[in-house]
Amino acid sequence: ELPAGWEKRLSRSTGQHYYLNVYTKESQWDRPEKPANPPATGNGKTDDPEEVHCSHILVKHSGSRRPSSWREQTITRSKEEALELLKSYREQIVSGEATFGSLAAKYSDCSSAKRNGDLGPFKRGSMQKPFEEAAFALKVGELSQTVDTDSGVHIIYRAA
Ligand SMILES: N=C(N)NCCC[C@H](NC(=O)[C@@H]1CCC/C1=C\[C@H](COP(=O)(O)O)NC(=O)[C@@H](N)Cc1ccccc1)C(N)=O
Repeated sequence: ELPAGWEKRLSRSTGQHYYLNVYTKESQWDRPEKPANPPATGNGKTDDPEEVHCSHILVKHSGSRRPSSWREQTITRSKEEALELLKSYREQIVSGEATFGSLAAKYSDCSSAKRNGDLGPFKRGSMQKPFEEAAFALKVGELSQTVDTDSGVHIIYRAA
């Protein structure tokens, strides 16, 4: 199809078709070409979003850098136990048995639990690397597998 604004017209005097840009009123005989697709971002990767808006559920364990949270003064569960819990939360979310936000509010060992797990929008460079890599790899509306950081183990939902 034609680029935005361009229309094909018939010249009464010559009986030839010409092209009119109804925005700029310019006209030409040759068919206007659609602009080439915008170049991918310089790093050659698919265009990386500037920032992402995610929620997460954090389950801390005895190896967490700060084994304490609003939920539990001293967190002693093992990392294996934390992963089991997260996997069961993930299954409940995927099956529709529970919503991400309701499980985050009840079980997340992060203060974002008070906001149903919502972290707000963030750019690269603010979260721990494993968390950032997982979050920026998600499509909008996607739920991550379990993610390991010094804080504990997480599942991440990308809202935007
Ligand atoms: N919006 C930001 N930029 N806030 C700074 C993030 C700092 C960053 N945090 C992390 O990477 C992990 C992943 C997500 C949460 C998190 C850890 C901890 C819990 O773990 P702990 O530190 O006890 O080990 N929760 C937080 O930080 C909370 N302020 C996140 C938050 C809570 C409410 C509203 C917005 C954000 C880091 N570089 O440590």
